[in-house]
Amino acid sequence: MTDVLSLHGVTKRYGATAALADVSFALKPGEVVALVGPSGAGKSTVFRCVTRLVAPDAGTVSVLGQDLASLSGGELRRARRDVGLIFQQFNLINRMSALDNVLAGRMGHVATWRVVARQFPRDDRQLALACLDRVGLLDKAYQRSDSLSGGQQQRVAIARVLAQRSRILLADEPVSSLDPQSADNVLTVLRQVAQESGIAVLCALHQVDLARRFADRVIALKAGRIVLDGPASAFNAAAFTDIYGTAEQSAGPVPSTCDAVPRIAAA
Ligand SMILES: Nc1ncnc2c1ncn2[C@@H]1O[C@H](COP(=O)(O)OP(=O)(O)OP(=O)(O)O)[C@@H](O)[C@H]1O
Repeated sequence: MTDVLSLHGVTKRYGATAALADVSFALKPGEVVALVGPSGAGKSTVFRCVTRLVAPDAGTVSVLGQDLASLSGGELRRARRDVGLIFQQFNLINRMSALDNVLAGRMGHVATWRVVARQFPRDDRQLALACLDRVGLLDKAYQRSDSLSGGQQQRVAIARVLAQRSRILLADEPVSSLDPQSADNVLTVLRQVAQESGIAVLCALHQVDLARRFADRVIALKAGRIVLDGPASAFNAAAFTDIYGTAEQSAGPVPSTCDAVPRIAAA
């Protein structure tokens, strides 16, 4: 199977800090990969390189086989359209309905005036409704997004990526602000859409137990280097100690501050 996303020897420095050092990995269609590691390990920098918010100092990032550094203008916009994003804080437009938020995912596909005037073609509206249906929210289509629960808002954000027809989904701490049940629901939906649509998911997670339960594969970064890249089963207690520098303890998310001691659920 062809790789949809690949990084080869990616290095990024901020002054004296090596945020990423010789990072290489590739994602296949439909794969769900958890990106883990302590705060400051480089997870966000991976995302910034893939979205081309920053350019690596060395190495290449390829989306659907195209080196991002070789693209500009319309080609770069198209490559960015292939990469959908969801965030910890959902990033929906609160006063708009769930449907209008999903239609925003069509921005890269329709004329700008249609987006501004919210005059989307009938096919796009049908597609957006179908995407809401796939995340189990068809009945909320006309509800204001800020009246939805956090888990529902995150599912709207996933539907928006589906409407965008992205081939890669980058999820930056997508369930950190959700209760455990909602977090499970969101990650279950994420897995389903990956399997059904062949979207490759790269998901930064602080909750180690969730990484183990929902990811096919775990990539761990430590001080900008990959220290583990393997099936979720390889992310065991010994690997945890190596990555976080402390033994596994009890249930709870890995804290987001550098100095705190990670607390996680037992496998
Ligand atoms: N704009 C910047 N200027 C200087 N240093 C930066 C900048 N962005 C990131 N860094 C440094 O690069 C390293 C990697 O940061 P990054 O944000 O990628 O880590 P992270 O794994 O996403 O952390 P967290 O889990 O806390 O979000 C850190 O040492 C950070 O301080």
